[in-house]
Amino acid sequence: MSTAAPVIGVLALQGGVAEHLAALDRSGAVAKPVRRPEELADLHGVVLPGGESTTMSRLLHSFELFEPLRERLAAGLPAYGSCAGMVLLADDVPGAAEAGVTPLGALDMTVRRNAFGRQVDSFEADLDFTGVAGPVHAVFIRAPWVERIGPGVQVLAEVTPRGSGDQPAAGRIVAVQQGRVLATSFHPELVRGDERVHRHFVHTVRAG
Ligand SMILES: NC(=O)CC[C@H](N)C(=O)O
Repeated sequence: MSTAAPVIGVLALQGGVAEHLAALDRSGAVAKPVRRPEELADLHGVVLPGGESTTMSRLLHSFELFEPLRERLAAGLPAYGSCAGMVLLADDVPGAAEAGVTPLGALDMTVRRNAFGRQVDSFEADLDFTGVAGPVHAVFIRAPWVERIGPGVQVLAEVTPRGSGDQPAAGRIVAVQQGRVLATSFHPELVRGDERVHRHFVHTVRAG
């Protein structure tokens, strides 16, 4: 790609849109909200924010964005999904049909929604993250985890066990990458002043 800043869209139907736009802006990308199919045309990459995957699925269909986005992803558009965005990028989500979630199938993985359950509904943890130097502070909010990955998928981060005792979250896969598609269970866009995960994605987009 050229040395010009890549144009990265943020799906702007629901959820943490402003936070992703700001983080991308600080990471050397030209960030723009996407609400209409024609706004997909000039993108070098796309971000699917956190929020509620059921609502986002419904809006993707009513804004007639689902099929054009699915096609762009199938044709190799680099993508990053956080939390609900991770759910939407998966190709297998148990209970999806009953919940009204239609995954886009851009990543060969099974993702379980709201996986951490009531005990650890929302929590924060420091993680080792492949490709990022130093621990990443991760904020989980009714987060999914990755239950199965296909052969082409790399694990970037798991929840690190702490001390002893029962830790339902420990060892769970919470960040993955397949080619130029990235997904995290957590929300780097909520940690102000730390754009390392977004920079990793922008770097991945530029590497194409
Ligand atoms: N913070 C989030 O994005 C929550 C995701 C939500 N539980 C879902 O499945 O869509």
